[in-house]
Amino acid sequence: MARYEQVQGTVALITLTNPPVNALSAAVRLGITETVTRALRDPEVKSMVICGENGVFCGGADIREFAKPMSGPPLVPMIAAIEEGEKPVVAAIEGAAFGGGLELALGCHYRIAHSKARVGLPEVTLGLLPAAGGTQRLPRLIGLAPALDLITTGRHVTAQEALKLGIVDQVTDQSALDLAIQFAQQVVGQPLLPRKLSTRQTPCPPDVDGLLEETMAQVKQRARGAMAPIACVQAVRAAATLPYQAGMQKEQELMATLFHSSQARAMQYCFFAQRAVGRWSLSSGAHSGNSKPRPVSKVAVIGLGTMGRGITVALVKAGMSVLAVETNKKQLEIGKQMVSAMLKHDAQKRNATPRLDLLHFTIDLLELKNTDLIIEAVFEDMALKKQVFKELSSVCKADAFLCTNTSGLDVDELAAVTKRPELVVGMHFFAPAHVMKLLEVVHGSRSSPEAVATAMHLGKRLGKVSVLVGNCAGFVGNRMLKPYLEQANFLLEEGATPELVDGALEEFGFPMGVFKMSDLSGLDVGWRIRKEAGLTGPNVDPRDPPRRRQGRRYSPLPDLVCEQGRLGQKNGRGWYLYDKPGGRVATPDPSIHKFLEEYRIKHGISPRQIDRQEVVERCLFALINEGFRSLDDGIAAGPEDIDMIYVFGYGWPRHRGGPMFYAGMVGLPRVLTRLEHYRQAHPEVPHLEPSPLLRRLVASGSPPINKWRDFLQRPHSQL
Ligand SMILES: CC(C)(COP(=O)(O)OP(=O)(O)OC[C@H]1O[C@@H](n2cnc3c(N)ncnc32)[C@H](O)[C@@H]1OP(=O)(O)O)[C@@H](O)C(=O)NCCC(=O)NCCSC(=O)/C=C/CCCCCCCCCCCCC(=O)O
Repeated sequence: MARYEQVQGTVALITLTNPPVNALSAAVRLGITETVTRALRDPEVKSMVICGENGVFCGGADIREFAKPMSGPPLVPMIAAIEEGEKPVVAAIEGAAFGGGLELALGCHYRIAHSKARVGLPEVTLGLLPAAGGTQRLPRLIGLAPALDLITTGRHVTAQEALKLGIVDQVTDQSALDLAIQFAQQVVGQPLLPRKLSTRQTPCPPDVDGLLEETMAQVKQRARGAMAPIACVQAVRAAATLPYQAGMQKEQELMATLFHSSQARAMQYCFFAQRAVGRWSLSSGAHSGNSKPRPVSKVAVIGLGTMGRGITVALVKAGMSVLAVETNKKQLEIGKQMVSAMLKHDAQKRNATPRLDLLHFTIDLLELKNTDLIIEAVFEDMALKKQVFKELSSVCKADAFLCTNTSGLDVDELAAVTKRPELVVGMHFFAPAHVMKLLEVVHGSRSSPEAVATAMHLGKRLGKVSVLVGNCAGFVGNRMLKPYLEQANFLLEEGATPELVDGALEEFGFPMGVFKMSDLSGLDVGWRIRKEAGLTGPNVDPRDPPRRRQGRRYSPLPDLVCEQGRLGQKNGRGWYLYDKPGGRVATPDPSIHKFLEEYRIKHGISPRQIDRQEVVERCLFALINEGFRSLDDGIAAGPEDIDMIYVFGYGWPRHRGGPMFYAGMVGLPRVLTRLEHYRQAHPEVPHLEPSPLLRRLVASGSPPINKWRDFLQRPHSQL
């Protein structure tokens, strides 16, 4: 798995050959070990170049091997042998040098990169740390502060930034390999010792302890319970405070703890799940491998409200020309100002020029006649959306795709008003649409494979993780959110406060708890949906008692909060108080506590002590239970789809793998037992009734998550 050639007479060229990313599998490590030994022994060879096949240097250690017993030569001594050898070794970095790939390059004496290459140590995103010497060599090469940044965030660095930081010695627009071979010949005879990073001292600022403490505090806050970033700081600290060998020892000790942790398993599961959700399939037999997306060059966005603006910005940032449509000149002007400002702000942050030239604005729907794909992003109202779709169906060219940005409305109902239901799909963007990574692509019952492929491909062009889901109220993400929100409200009725519930969920790892999230989204959004559903407002069945609706327990608390004019962050008052309208700093509000007390008295509820475990179990197990139902109904194709929706769309902590993975980690029998317990305590809450799929899985011995598909009531998803 490593090819050996002798080029230019004296240069040994070692090529890693493990497509697609030349991961350092046991066979590759063996190949490198053997070829380096051969080159060191061959008197004709004066220097070496290491490169990767197919324009990629190396994607790092082979992540698939982490779940198996270790075999083959370990990385640390392999890299040490390269560094310690007395012949100069040059890494020719094309494509990517990530993780163990960059650590291999750091063991080489010189690094030449192609201008389009990227480097980084992303191990932290896999629940690990760079344990092939990366935590010790990188700080010695670029200094303590930049190394802490790169290692604790795992961020990818462009070749240009790598050059500035001193990670690479030269960058070229031509062939990095050719330059490396030339370079390898030139450096023969030059002193090697200064190029051996293990012999250097880490460049540190005067107040090392201060920097390390400050970094640790920031990292702990950002980590939300993840262990790896903290271990990364501890390992890099060793590079600043200990001799190299002692630092290596520390690196290994910290890695040993992380390597077998459930967090590492969860994050590595996420790595593969993220890639797996891109491989969609339909029950018709169409799948991502046999359904081609149609090229899309002209895109239009209808409606420049919050969602439409974000979608427009996302499209322009992806280099696409966008026609943005509003109903009147005033709205159009406001939208234009906002979109331009957002693009300028974004470009400023990236030190780039905003592509305002890609933007076109109109109030004339007839201008859509040449557009390939239209994303409707008007207000979430079925009657309005139907009217827009009817108009689009008549003005757009016959083969244009019509997509609706909706968070839960029936895509089939919309498709039915058009003359081309097969070209209609849902695209559920998440706010802010130019920032959030998730896109739910909704397959209507008549959507063609080409329409699905095109929407999925467009999502990828926008840099989104696109997940194909079936058409039902709320699709996958919002459908599962309903029982979660419901449980949170019930907990308030029973004695909890918003800050108790949010505190438990934040301690679990969510960036914000359910009540802070509701305040952020705007409390009137759910209020309107509940009114439309006849759960509150004039359409409520007058025979329903105050805390029952449509035959089940209902909490009117959120409606009552809205009736008090508390709409969330936007007007500075919601479940919390905010410093100002639009402010983000939430403080507990005594008047909410008083309101809850009065509510309980009014409804004869004796408040009880509620602990954090109950909050987590009631909210999250109810959500997970609905996940099992979505799987069994065929609305979600697999547990990975649900998990990626929650990780990328709802802030589920990545180190817990997503709700379905978490259920497996907790143990399906425990999830079932706790749901049964809560169902018994709250017989009037059907969402707590354990789903038949969960029961079947437990009855079958709780198989691992990759076997759950075999237990679905439908052999193929309904998609
Ligand atoms: C940017 C990429 C490289 C390429 O991106 P792209 O072109 O878009 O392609 P992808 O779709 O992402 O990938 C294509 C397929 O390749 C698969 N892939 C990618 N990378 C890897 C990999 N590193 N390993 C395996 N497979 C990989 C990917 O899944 C795709 O296949 P499929 O479609 O899913 O089938 C991009 O791929 C990328 O970013 N890759 C990952 C980069 C990364 O994170 N690298 C870091 C890896 S971890 C690492 O390097 C760690 C090094 C430290 C040394 C560890 C040594 C182990 C020591 C053990 C010590 C244990 C102590 C125990 C003690 C005791 O037991 O007592």
